[in-house]
Amino acid sequence: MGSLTSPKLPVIDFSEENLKPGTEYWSSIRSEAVRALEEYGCFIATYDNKVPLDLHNAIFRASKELFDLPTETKMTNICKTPSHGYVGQEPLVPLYEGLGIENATTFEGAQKFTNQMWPSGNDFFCETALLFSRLLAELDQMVMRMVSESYGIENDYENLLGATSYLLRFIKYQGPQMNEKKLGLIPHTDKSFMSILHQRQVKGLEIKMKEDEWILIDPSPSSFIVMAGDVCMAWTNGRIEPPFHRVIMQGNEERYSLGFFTFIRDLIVQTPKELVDDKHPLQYKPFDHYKFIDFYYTDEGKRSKCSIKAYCGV
Ligand SMILES: O=C(O)CCC(=O)C(=O)O
Ligand SMILES: [Fe+2]
Repeated sequence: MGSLTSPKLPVIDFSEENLKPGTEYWSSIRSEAVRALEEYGCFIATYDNKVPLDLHNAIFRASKELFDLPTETKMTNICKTPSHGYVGQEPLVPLYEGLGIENATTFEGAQKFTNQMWPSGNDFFCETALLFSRLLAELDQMVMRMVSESYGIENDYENLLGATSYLLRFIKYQGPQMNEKKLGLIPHTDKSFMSILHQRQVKGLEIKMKEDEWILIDPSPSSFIVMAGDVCMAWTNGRIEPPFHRVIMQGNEERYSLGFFTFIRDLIVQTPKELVDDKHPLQYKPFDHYKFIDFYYTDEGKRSKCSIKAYCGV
């Protein structure tokens, strides 16, 4: 297993109170973050001053309360977009179970989901999910502001930001109950614009490096994995590529994780003209993010090696 220990992903500190646009400190973190995204498609952000240990514990307590509900209740989490609502007992990934809160940074979004799961209410769940989502949205926006500044496409990003919707997914994997390793989630790149992953105690998440090496990401309450999705690759004209990642389960212990995803709604995603020139010809035609997700879940989309290229590659 030695090959799983190195290389390591960059760890970048987003927890400082004085991380403010326009400061020298901001510029130095910006170079680290953009370099990491260009090299690995992801990095580990420490963010424990915004999400302290109590909130880490609370969000996973909320997650356990959610998964402890009867399956029939969880199955009422239905979304128009494939895989944004309840997913469970899938033959391809039998250990995986997940639920999603759409518009998770709005009170309406958090409350609608909470009332569906707990008709008599669950203020603890609703407040925790909302607070957690809003803090992760801040982290996402800092990172994307850095990317857009570094490429000189701030105005373009402002437009996308206005059209961003946030999905918070609660994820649980059963232990395979044996020592043999079992796939918890198949290798994939995210169909999101950006993703932030968070895990608790039990290992399992692995990210593929350019050298085809899988590295295991240690869980830590202060660590958040910031990861580009397919749509970020199209937007940046291929400068930032989404990394393949997977979950491998072993033993009896169940694993809880969280995924916070951004999607662009009701706005055509288009590569900014600043990122297109003779050396960097346009790689992706303008497209609708949610139509791309629908395409991904068709037979053709599932079969293609790179679904975003198959969908809107030039
Ligand atoms: O459970 C994890 O750590 C990864 C989840 C993931 O990759 C996803 O939901 O897209
Ligand atoms: Fe993923």
